Amino acid sequence: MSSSKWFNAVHLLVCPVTVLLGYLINAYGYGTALQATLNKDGLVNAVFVKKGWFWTSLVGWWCIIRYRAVPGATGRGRRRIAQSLKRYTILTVWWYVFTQGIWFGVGPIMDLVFVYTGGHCHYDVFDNAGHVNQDFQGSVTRTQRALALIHNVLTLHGDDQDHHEKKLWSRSVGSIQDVLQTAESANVTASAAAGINSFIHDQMHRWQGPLTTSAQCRRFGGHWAGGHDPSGHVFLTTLMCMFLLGELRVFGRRALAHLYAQKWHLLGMVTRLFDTGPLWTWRRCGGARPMSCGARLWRALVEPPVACAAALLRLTRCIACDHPVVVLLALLVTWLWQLLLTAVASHFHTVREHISGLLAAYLVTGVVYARDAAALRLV
Ligand SMILES: CCCCC/C=C\C/C=C\C/C=C\C/C=C\CCCC(=O)SCCNC(=O)CCNC(=O)[C@H](O)C(C)(C)COP(=O)(O)O
Ligand SMILES: Nc1ncnc2c1ncn2[C@@H]1O[C@H](COP(=O)(O)O)[C@@H](OP(=O)(O)O)[C@H]1O
Repeated sequence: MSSSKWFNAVHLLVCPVTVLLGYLINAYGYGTALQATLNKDGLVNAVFVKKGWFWTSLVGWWCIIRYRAVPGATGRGRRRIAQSLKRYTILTVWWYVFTQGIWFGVGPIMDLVFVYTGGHCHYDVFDNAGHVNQDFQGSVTRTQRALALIHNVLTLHGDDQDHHEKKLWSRSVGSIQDVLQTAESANVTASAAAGINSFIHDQMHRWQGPLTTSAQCRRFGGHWAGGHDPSGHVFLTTLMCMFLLGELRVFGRRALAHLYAQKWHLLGMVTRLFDTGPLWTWRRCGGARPMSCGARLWRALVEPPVACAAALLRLTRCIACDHPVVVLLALLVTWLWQLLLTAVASHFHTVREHISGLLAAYLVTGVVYARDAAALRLV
């Protein structure tokens, strides 16, 4: 099979295979350990994955521009950038309308699907036993944050309650206060729990509404449940991997050839990072003209970290400026790893919701890159 056909196969299959691998890991009982590494509020998820299209745009375009030069064919270089921009614009629009919003006041497609299949922003704060509902926010931190927000809204609108609601209002505020202060279950009876949940739901939708998107619901402490909720993470990581692999097809061969041609230079820069150990330096201070103890300590303890920082800076600059394809490949591996974690985290979504997120990204990117396949094959 030619390298182009191999790359084609990798491009088409890597995301579905990654999701399937996640299911197999779960099926064979290894999912629990992986799920333990998953943190919804962690730095990677909050700063990188959730803002992944920004990072993917930045690194993808830096590579497209850095590797645009085709020796002696500036016209072809410009045509390639124009084709990349066209593909990127289509994928960016699709990313936006599927995850951010279709129009002002109209939610994204993934949320419209959810709402039209019966989904809603719920406030099932207390369960039938009068305890805080474990499924309400999924973690103690998020539950506390949501209850504090609900408490603030109810307190803010305390005077807006009519006589009938006043009693329910004070019971709701009191129950939430109990949980916030003692972080344990409030003394809510089973019969009262449903009434308090319903009151909180009505108040939050009344004062903070409309809560018709997952972002609004999450922002105002609600629980987005009850409909078919396509997985935004599966959609986003698939879209990003397909874009990076698709554009890698344009410049990958040239970029990797350039990287291979400079392999010894890069290897020298990497080994210099470790060539600064204090013992190694101390031994080198011996030599024919031994140095004073102070001078040897300076050479052994101060100079090495400075030399290491300088070597790290040189290596970073060399990769960022001359071999950004290394950063692109690191980003690709990160997104695939996150896609695997999302597939393993079966408690977040059903398989069908993963598949709908995958198909939503896969179909559009598949059409975009299949249309340009002829042009890309000539690369
Ligand atoms: C056309 C320009 C070409 C040249 C570009 C050159 C360099 C690129 C540099 C920067 C990019 C500039 C423009 C590119 C266009 C868009 C950039 C994207 C910006 C962002 O990504 S901001 C992030 C906004 N989103 C968020 O903050 C997170 C919102 N959350 C979600 O989207 C969802 O939670 C989810 C999809 C991550 C997960 O879904 P659910 O968990 O809710 O199911
Ligand atoms: N790889 C991952 N790492 C961390 N959190 C993840 C994740 N994949 C999914 N999640 C979290 O699981 C929930 C469902 O994700 P999705 O619907 O995109 O599949 C989201 O929670 P939040 O939306 O409350 O942050 C998301 O942050």
